[in-house]
Amino acid sequence: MGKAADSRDAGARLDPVQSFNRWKKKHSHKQSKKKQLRKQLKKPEWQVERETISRLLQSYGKINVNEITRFSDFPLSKKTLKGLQEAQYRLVTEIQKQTIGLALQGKDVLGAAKTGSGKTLAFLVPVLEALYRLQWTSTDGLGVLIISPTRELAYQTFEVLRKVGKNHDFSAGLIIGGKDLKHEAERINNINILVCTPGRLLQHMDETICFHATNLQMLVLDEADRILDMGFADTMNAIIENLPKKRQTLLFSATQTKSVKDLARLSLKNPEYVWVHEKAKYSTPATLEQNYIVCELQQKISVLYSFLRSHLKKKSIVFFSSCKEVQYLYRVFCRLRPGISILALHGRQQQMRRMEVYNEFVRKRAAVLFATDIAARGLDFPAVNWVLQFDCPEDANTYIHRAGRTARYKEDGEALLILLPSEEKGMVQQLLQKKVPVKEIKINPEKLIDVQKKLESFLAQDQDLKERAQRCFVSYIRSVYLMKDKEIFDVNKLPIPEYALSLGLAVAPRVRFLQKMQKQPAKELVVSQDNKGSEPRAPSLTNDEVEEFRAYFNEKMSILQKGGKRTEGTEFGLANGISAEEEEEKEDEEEIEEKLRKAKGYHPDSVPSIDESPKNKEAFLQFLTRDGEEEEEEEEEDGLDADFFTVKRHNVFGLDLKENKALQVSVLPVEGLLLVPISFYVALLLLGNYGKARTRRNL
Ligand SMILES: Nc1ncnc2c1ncn2[C@@H]1O[C@H](COP(=O)(O)OP(=O)(O)OP(=O)(O)O)[C@@H](O)[C@H]1O
Repeated sequence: MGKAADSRDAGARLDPVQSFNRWKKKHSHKQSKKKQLRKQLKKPEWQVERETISRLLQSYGKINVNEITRFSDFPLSKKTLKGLQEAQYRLVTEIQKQTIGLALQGKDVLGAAKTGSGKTLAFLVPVLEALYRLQWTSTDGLGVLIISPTRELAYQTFEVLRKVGKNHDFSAGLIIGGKDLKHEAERINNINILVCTPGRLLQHMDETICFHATNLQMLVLDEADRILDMGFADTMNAIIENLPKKRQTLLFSATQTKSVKDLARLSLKNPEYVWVHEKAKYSTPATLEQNYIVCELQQKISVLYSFLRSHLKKKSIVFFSSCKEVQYLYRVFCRLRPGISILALHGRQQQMRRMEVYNEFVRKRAAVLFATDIAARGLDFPAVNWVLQFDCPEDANTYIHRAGRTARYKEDGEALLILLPSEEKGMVQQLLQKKVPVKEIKINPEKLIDVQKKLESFLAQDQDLKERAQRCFVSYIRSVYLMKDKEIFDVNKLPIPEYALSLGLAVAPRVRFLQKMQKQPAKELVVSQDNKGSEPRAPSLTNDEVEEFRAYFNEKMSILQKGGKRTEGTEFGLANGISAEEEEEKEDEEEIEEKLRKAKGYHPDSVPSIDESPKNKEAFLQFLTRDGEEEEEEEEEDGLDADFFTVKRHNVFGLDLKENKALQVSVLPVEGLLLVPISFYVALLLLGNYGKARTRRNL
């Protein structure tokens, strides 16, 4: 009995299941108590965020620029830092280092730095932080407005914003024009950060009843001077009038111009001026090698073709002065089959096409992009090796921006400027003053492939192409004619018939405004010979007259950009079976004629046609009797690229490679709306083409 009781006691004591269950009960009771206690102690998320924000705010005053090398050295939110890290942005660039702190402190900033130096993040980081600090939500409406001069730049900025801001909760939208204003209007009020072009924004301000910017905290003007140069001065004035006075404004550009200063006066309050490369020896990136060649207008197409043939594995951008040049030469070069894919980007393309081209060129490793100046500013195509300026830029600033599409953020790049003999002196002087180190190089005549005959045969078989060639011709001449700087651009010095021939045109098309100009010299010739015996010279427009034209065109552009209708008087061409482009051409010419008539009192009808003048006939005949061997198109090996470099750099063909001495010594100074709550969803609403908004220079 005693034995049995003992063994029962021991069994009860040692039953492992029972004791485990007992322990488990006790343990889970303890755990749930702990959990409850922790829950009670845990602060709500909003409170934690508030404390973080107040810590950040306290740190703003302690920012020491000299101690900053990484983004994480700035007092930034975890969400922004994570976004930057995920996009592989760790070290700051100079402009970021110098401006982000000031912007965080709430100051207005005017920032200028060389192309490709990282200005986009210099304003996007403060943008994200500004809304984060205020714990902005979609119900707060529009908090930040970022205005870019071109649709492509706006789109690109928006993409960077999406990338670095993806951990934040606010919504971002892209408005760059579209037919369906109503569709955009329904969504615009949910946008916290709006990236846009000025014309479309103003249209919403004018027409979208519920759109307002009363809560706006920050305005960013990217490539500010370009916004003004494109004729958006009135639009900008109107936009700024619609914005609250109490706001922070950031203004960025790669060049400091009068336009930037004007805009700064208009929109900034006691700004901090940050010009990081002010004391730099050169105003262009150190990794950018820059050369120019001088060649006759009629040689330029062959020079370009020869260049492309010897750079088949490179990524290049070629800048032209007008859409119609791009349109024609793009087609012609595709037919010439240089052995590299060619793309075209200009303002007359449908917005969808513009986007496609943009993305295609971003993706390609070797390709050539024919573009107008819509691609000159801000666009960040990766790994561009060459920038060619087929037509002389209107000024040194435009040169800097165009050339800046290569050699971006520590990469190497090369820029080649093609100048006419009449443009060389003035342009090189301007570049010198702007601290741009360009060297003259010569074309290797043995490498020049003459394509004129091929162009002639293309045009003989294709009426549409011929008409494009004619439009290209007129458009180029008009672009020279409208250039402000008459020291560089003199339409009278252009070899008109030779130029027409080089485009494949047997006869130079009639350029009415030119004919009218040419009538004047005849008059002046008599007067001047009688009076002074000085050299006869065709009159060029005075600066005031050119300004008058510009103002007139800007006004017109501004109406178009706001979605204004054409006046009845311009519609006649369509009724006569003239294509829209021809009609525009005619329209432009008529505007110029009208202005000329007013300015100079010309009588257009009595002027002889250019191609009838004896001088032109002679030139035409001379040109035809020249040896014009047509090069056979061969598939060349890529080694040609190196060959071209050798020619250029080592002067192995006994040609001049003279560095501009003066320069060396100089110390002179989608369509549509994209709505993105950054962290959650992407709704891409690509709409149709927004009107015929063009820039004054037919970009
Ligand atoms: N901190 C950084 N670290 C690494 N890459 C950077 C950094 N900042 C910018 N970049 C890269 O440098 C390139 C140029 O930047 P961005 O386009 O902002 O230059 P930008 O100064 O605005 O040029 P532009 O004057 O031509 O508009 C981009 O490819 C960008 O991703």
